[in-house]
Amino acid sequence: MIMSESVRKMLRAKLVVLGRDNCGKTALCVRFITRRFIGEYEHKREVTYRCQKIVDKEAIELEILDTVNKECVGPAASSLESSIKWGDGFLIMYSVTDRSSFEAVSRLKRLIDHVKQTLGIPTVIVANKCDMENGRVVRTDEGQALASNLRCSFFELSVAEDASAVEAAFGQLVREVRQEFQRHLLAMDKRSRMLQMRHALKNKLTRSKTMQW
Ligand SMILES: Nc1nc2c(ncn2[C@@H]2O[C@H](COP(=O)(O)OP(=O)(O)OP(=O)(O)O)[C@@H](O)[C@H]2O)c(=O)[nH]1
Repeated sequence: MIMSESVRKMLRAKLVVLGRDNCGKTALCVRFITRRFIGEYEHKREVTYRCQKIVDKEAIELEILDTVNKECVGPAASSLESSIKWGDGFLIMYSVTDRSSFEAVSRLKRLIDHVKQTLGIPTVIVANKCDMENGRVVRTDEGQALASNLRCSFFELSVAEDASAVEAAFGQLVREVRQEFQRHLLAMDKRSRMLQMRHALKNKLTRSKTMQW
């Protein structure tokens, strides 16, 4: 990869927000981008938001894909898979008031691992609606345990009440995407140095053979 392309990639990230319907995906995106919570959201199709943010004192251009709930099996699965292929980092959301949304998290994470064909893809799990303590059906420790099993970062928050927690969750995801990209660059650099060494060694062997003759 040429240098300018590498730098360009470092300055951009494509994030995908996944989760069951009504868990607060659109509210989360809108909160992050505008810092507002408006309560009701028109959301019948996928939307990609573009914004610029500063994370750890560095600017980043973000594309955030707010998906509509899709099942991991059946005809909708292939559209879900193409959204996953597109993304660099994933935010899987559930609502603490809806156990089926919590149960969907593992399925979505498995699908990400399957589509990306690797483990360790930057993924943050967000438990939403913790302001609705009376309606809570998923405990905090269940969320923490699931995230730890899936090796994901975990945030429990209320999009309605806490804009900084939303920022922290996205900030963590951006940090992980940057780290993953740096790891990728290092691996490519190591590979190209190994190829150079192999090439030099081959040249040296050819020269010494020529000298023998
Ligand atoms: N009490 C409370 N309600 C929330 C919170 N976040 C979102 N909601 C509400 O939950 C409902 C669903 O939010 P959306 O953002 O539309 O959820 P979604 O996951 O995008 O839903 P789909 O478009 O169906 O996939 C809305 O009525 C929001 O106002 C929260 O933190 N607390």
